[in-house]
Amino acid sequence: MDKHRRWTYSITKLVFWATIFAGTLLFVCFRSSPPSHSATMKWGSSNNTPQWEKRVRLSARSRSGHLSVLVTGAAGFVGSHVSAALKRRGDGVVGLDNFNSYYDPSLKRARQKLLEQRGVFVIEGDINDEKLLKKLFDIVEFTHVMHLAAQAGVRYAMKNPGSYIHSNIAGLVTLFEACKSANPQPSIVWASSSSVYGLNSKVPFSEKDQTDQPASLYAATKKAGEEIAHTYNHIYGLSITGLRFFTVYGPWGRPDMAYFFFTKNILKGNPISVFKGSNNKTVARDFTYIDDIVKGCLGALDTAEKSTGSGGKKKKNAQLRVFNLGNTSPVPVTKLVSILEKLLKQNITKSAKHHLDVNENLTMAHLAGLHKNRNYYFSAQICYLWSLPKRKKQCTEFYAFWQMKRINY
Ligand SMILES: O=C(O)[C@H]1O[C@H](OP(=O)(O)OP(=O)(O)OC[C@H]2O[C@@H](n3ccc(=O)[nH]c3=O)[C@H](O)[C@@H]2O)[C@H](O)[C@@H](O)[C@@H]1O
Repeated sequence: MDKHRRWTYSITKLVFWATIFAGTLLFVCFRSSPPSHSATMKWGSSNNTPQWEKRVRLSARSRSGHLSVLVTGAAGFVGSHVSAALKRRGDGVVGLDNFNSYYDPSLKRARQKLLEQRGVFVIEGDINDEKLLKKLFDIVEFTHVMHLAAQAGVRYAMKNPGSYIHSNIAGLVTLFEACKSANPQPSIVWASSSSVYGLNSKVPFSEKDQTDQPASLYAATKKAGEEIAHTYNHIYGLSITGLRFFTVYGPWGRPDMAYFFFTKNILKGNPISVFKGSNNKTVARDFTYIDDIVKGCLGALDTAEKSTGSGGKKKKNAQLRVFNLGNTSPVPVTKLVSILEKLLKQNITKSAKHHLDVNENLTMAHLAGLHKNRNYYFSAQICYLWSLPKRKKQCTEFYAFWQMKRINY
């Protein structure tokens, strides 16, 4: 009897500790798994249906002689403008976006809604999802890929370095792999960045300049992307064009960019800080209006030669290009601030002025008018509306109105 009781006791103890161990293991696994994009899961489970495929095909359908383009990052700032422009001129467009929460995803959803009204299907999925990419290339013979999905932002790289590796390096490689294996191979145009010029001091920046001094991890991942592009072009014959964007601004812009949060802070009476560069000079940027970027993207797609590979080998050398998409006259950030001050003057409060960390001696007169001032005004309006949650609906309508009226590439 005693023996039996001891045996039962041992089994119970074993079961107890095994349960504790399994529970702990599950808990640890659950806690330490990398944040997954719900988007990717969604595609795999319920959206991969005949209806889904039909939507993809319909969205990719182009007028005869036009392009069929997969746009990654389609719910992003540049991606949504480019997708709309392509669709408008008769190209087939399928969008892909992971709707991550780097900034308010409802802004991305609002862009998606507008695109869907124009017949562009934006799939919720990640560029690291090999299966999804393969599926898309199986369903559609894309002539081109406009690759705009990326982890953007220069300063956020210090907070979340892994996200830059995930999107700008791993994601780029996964996409290139899918393109190289596709039959026929598409031509690729993708977003690099002016940040690759890093610590270079010679201006204006030229594509011929050496770019080996990145000043941020973001810049380093974009530079790495350019080298990776070279490799895929060299080995597999992919036709690849890299576009170095210079601080793009405009309606539907990214809230993490300076013109957005400067406006928000000025309106709220909060302080803003303007960074200083070398020699204690205010930093300057080639602010580039979104319409010009869209023209550059479309021009790059239209002039891209075909890829030359198939079955993992190239038949002959393929095109490899890099272009700056910017201006040659950097604008000091203090000038941006003065324009915002001027445009927002009815809203600006004394305290905000006191807090402004800009050079007080700056003569406003010679700073008059950034290229296309009016658009800063719109951006300021958008920012203001967006900053008030209860007015989000109105904000979306404002966006929609703006989009309908203004964009005509
Ligand atoms: O085109 C590019 O290469 C890059 O442009 C922007 O990066 P950035 O130029 O730093 O844009 P903003 O964050 O809007 O900053 C604009 C300027 O304001 C300055 N700034 C920013 C924030 C701040 O608090 N104070 C300040 O002076 C920045 O140093 C920069 O000179 C984008 O965020 C990048 O994703 C993009 O690749």
